[in-house]
Amino acid sequence: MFKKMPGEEPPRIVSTTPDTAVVFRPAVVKAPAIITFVLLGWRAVVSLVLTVWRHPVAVLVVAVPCVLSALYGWRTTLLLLTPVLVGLVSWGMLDRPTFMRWVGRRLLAWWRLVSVYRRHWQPVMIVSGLGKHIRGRDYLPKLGKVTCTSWADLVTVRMLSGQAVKDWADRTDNLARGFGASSCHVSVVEGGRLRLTFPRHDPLATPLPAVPIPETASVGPIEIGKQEDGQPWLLKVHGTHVLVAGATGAGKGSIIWSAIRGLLPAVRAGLVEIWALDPKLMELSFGRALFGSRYAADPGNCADLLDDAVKVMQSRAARFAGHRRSHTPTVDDPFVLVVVDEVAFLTAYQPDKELRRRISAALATLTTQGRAVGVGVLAALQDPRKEVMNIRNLFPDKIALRLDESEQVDMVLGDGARDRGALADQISPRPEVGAGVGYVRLETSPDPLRVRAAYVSDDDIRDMVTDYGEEVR
Ligand SMILES: Nc1ncnc2c1ncn2[C@@H]1O[C@H](COP(=O)(O)OP(=O)(O)OP(=O)(O)O)[C@@H](O)[C@H]1O
Repeated sequence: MFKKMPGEEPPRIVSTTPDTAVVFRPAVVKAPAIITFVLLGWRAVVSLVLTVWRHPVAVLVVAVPCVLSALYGWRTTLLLLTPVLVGLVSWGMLDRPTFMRWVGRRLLAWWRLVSVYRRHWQPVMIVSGLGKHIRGRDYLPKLGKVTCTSWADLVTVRMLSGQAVKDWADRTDNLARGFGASSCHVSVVEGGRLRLTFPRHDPLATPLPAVPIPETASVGPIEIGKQEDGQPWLLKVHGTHVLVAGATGAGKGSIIWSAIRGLLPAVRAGLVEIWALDPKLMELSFGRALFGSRYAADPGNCADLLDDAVKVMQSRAARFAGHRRSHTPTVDDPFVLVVVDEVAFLTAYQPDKELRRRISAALATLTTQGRAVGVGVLAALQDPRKEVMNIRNLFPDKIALRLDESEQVDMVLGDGARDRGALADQISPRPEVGAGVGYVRLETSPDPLRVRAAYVSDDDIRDMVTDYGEEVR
């Protein structure tokens, strides 16, 4: 066994590592000094070229003053650089976005690389278990490029051979704590390379006012709020079905009302009908006039309304068969959005077995066949367990707002969503910080997206009713 170990056993050495019985001195290969110098020189050149390539602005900022003062002395350097400094400051004040894009964020990226990531890389990798310390040597994943966006650091990493993406996804908490960020999101760039996203601040920390009602009639995608990267969060409702899950007070109402708000011009133009099921008699009743006769709260009426939606769907399917494969909203065939607040009241907590069966069957029919003929469902739910909502997988697009337990995240967003960074169970229960904040997983992407819905207040709903309520029959 000893023959397989490298090096030799030094006599009379006392190890400080508690469980090391035998200490080996590493094998020493004697090589001419010139080879060592060439190797070191080569490494220095490569790292210099990489630094210049990755951080040209930072290199210029450091190198130019040094070279100038070495050549002409510090007084001349100061004289020469003062106009440049004044120019940069004026640029920053007059046009901050372009200054940040071309100079500010590049400098920041270099600074974050040096002061945070490179500095803490080795201890964080070893402590988190992503790097290995084997026979006195550290095997660390390779730290690549660091870039900064307006809200986050994006760090490229080359995994160690034999590592899986899951090894990293399981340690997002260690990585976030290790590099002083509030969270970490892991995504695959290609092959063995990953991108780690560390937010520097949270753009979703404060409530957003209701999005203005669009000027033109459209069936979407509807602007609901903001994404974590500061871009508008657009939600598709036509051609899909959306399930919104969240504990009580998570802000499900703000998604429902933002969606209704964005569709109002299309409702006015006759291109959309909103059918509302409000078994809790709380949320949607507030804007009841917006739904005309297509509003139900009593479970029996809800079942009738759903059956009517199924009839519309089936008659369209019969007409479209052989002619069209997708739906374009028209005044004759408008897009029908069936909005259900707290769907579990109808599918799980409903004591009348026959009603429960009718409602579940109608919802399953709509969610399996409705989207191609222009009938969509937007349903909200508090408890995502299967016994409560057995058709949750029939909704192609899902949104998880604040949830009570970590296991519920994958129930809503699908397997592996929490590992990929959808920490819906860690959203703050304080409404001003966490209400309306959630994670979206779209049919087209496995990576969950962190978002916040704009808050549609009671006054906003009153205004919507005043401006649009008259026109709905
Ligand atoms: N998008 C939001 N931004 C900021 N605050 C919000 C937002 N949405 C809701 N709130 C606040 O959180 C409170 C609860 O919201 P809401 O009633 O929509 O939650 P919910 O998920 O529908 O709860 P429940 O299931 O109990 O009806 C609201 O009264 C409001 O003060």
